[in-house]
Amino acid sequence: MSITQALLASNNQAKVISPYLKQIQQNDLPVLVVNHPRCTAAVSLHGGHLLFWQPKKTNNPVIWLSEEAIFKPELAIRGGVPVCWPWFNKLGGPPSHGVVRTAMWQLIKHSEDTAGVTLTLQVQDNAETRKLWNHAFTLTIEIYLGDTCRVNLSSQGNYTFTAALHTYLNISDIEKVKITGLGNPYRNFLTGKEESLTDGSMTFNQAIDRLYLAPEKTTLIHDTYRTIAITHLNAPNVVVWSPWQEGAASMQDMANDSYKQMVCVETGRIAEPVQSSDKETTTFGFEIRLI
Ligand SMILES: O=P(O)(O)OC[C@H]1O[C@H](O)[C@H](O)[C@@H](O)[C@@H]1O
Repeated sequence: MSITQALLASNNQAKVISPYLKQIQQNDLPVLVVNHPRCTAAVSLHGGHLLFWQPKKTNNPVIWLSEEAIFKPELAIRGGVPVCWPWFNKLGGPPSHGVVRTAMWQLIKHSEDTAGVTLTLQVQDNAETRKLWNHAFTLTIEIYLGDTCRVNLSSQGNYTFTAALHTYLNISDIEKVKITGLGNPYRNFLTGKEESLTDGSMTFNQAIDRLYLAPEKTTLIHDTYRTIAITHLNAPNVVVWSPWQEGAASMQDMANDSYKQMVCVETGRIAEPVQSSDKETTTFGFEIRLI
């Protein structure tokens, strides 16, 4: 049984919240599990982290979760849509991708109808986040799960930040997919150089870690049997990451050959730090659909 099937089937300390929603315990962490006529999905309260999403009209999850993912309070979960905030990668120092991937979020709102389920989770600064980043903040994520998947992250507070919704996509084979809509130019994180593509598309035969500086609004991931479209909202950057074999082998929470079945297409506000204020809310996000 795959990890996504195990989450769906789990009744470990299960609490039924509504016809389509229950909360279970996965090792040390509480997880919300959605089983709706239009899709299945799971969201971890640890990290405010969408773990996977699978519309019922397709046979495989669209958002990928590592079979080796570790569910422990001190670690970020490998796969899904990690929330990178208030900094991307090491831009604000350790920990990688900021302070909320390992924070406990609260479910503050939930609604559902025949089309899908909407979950709203929130986290605020606390003693742990203050130790790493000494700012007051309220961060809210709204996750809609139906035939499409929409995620929006909203923040308030006086500070500057960089951020990404670090989406891991499930693909048949990294060497057979093509991504289009990436624009020009990109910063190559592996060489530190700014480079260009002729037509904003790419295929894979090695590790990739790139920040696209002027992508189109929609990124298309052309797989052998389906195309995944991600439309970025209020987000000027896209990161594409494939750890390849050597990267996967260096991570304890990824099987060595699992790099073949995933690629990250991350919706970001990275190149230009965002000035936030406590008077208005800053929101960015994405919508994923199959075409
Ligand atoms: O291992 P993590 O902290 O989750 O980061 C995983 C990856 O995230 C992004 O894609 C960055 O561009 C990569 O440089 C980084 O390796």
